[in-house]
Amino acid sequence: MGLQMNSTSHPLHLCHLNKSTLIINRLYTLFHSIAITILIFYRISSILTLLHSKNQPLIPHLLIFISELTLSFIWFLSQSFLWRPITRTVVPERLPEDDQLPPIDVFICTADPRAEPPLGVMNTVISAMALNYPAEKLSVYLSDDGGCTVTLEAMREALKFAKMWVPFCNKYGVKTVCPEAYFTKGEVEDEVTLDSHEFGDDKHRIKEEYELFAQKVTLMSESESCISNKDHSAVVEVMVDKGMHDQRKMPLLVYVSREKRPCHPHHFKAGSLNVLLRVSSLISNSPYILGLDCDMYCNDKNSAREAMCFHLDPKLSSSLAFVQFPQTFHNISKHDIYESQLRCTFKVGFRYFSVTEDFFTSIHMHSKHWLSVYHMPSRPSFMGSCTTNLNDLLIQGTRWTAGLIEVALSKFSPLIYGPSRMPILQSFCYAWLAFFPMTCISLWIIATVPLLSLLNHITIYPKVRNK
Ligand SMILES: O=c1ccn([C@@H]2O[C@H](COP(=O)(O)OP(=O)(O)O[C@H]3O[C@H](CO)[C@@H](O)[C@H](O)[C@H]3O)[C@@H](O)[C@H]2O)c(=O)[nH]1
Ligand SMILES: [Mn+2]
Repeated sequence: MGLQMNSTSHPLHLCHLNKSTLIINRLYTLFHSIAITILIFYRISSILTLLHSKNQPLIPHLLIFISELTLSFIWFLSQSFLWRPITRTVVPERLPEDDQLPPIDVFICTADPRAEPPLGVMNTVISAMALNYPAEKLSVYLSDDGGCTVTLEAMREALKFAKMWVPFCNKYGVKTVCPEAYFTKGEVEDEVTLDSHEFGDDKHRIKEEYELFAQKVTLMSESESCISNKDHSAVVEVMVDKGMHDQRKMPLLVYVSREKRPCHPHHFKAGSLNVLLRVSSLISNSPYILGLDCDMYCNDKNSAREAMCFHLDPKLSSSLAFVQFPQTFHNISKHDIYESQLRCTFKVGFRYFSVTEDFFTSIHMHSKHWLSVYHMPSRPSFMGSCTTNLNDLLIQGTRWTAGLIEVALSKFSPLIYGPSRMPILQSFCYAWLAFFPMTCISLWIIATVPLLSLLNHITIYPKVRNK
């Protein structure tokens, strides 16, 4: 039945072109382009006049003109995101039966137990274990770049708690599978059996268990030994619980801490993802990978199935590299960077060239004609934490800027590398991101030069009554 329903008359996903948004977007592009053209025309003519009259210094005019050109260029690139707006919907009910679904490996990375508290990391691990997917087809790997024994110990505790949590979620159809989020938000929509005594009792019991678990992990995190170790050999622990066979089936849980030596480059997250690729290939070797940061938990237990609606589409499957979900932040809202679900072939690893490994790896896949899908369900699939203090924000900004500029100024620069290898709009999207950090120079000039000019009686902008 599953196979029959996968036919083209019953697709697993639908893609709808939003015509009205398309018209509005393109009209906006047209009007804005006209305004920009007029501005450029004004600048050229005023600079030419200046060259003749020489009654004002040329430098401020040139600086402003170059800044405006740069911003216009980056604005122009950004229009490629608006050019063809579509909405995607999935129909997971049409997926094949559970026994025909392909296995998935979940990769979670953590690096610093001080900056990324083990309790948060464990919540991500537990939420991944509770995904609505056949347990025997789900393996959860944690890469601990902090090489911290507390994280390993916390993971053993997490497994014990997950053995109660996962059956609880399955029994009551809990959607918020991250325990911390479930108990702090206490969403009513999850509580399908709200009036049942059994549910009330179970929820109370599991809440107590969670509090115990959280207390234990927090206590461990406060100990002296909760620090990063940057000089150690590799540790891999496949977590099998003795009582497991008489319990309900649980996803496989694996702890990995790669070897680290001060003199060896470790290539940050890309390095740890590649280690997870190697380790998982010897254990579960699933054809699909769900990549998560440790500060990002699964907010919808159905997300893996939703991604499968694209991966198992017979027309798309052979060329689909990854399904990308927007990352929503639970601590501050409205900001969008992405976490991706990647399907990797043997030839594809995570690329080391730039510290923004996600950006660089996806450029590579797209340039080899792999496709990707951006899926944005109404309920956010994954929730992350964003930086909340200036210091972290500046470090993150510097890292992203350095990573993007590194690509923008290399032979992989999207405008040179892209157009012959991928659709032109796609290379514009990459180019927009790669060149975006350059806006800061232009913005800085536009914020200061006109003020200085005003004080020095230099007219950068025309007066309103000037003809
Ligand atoms: O040596 C390292 C450094 C980082 N990480 C992990 O990588 C993830 C992302 O690092 P973080 O410092 O949180 O960076 P962000 O800027 O928050 O991450 C965004 O930007 C990164 C670089 O583009 C992407 O990899 C992430 O998916 C994206 O969420 C975290 O889980 C870290 O634990 C490692 O595993 N090893
Ligand atoms: Mn992060």
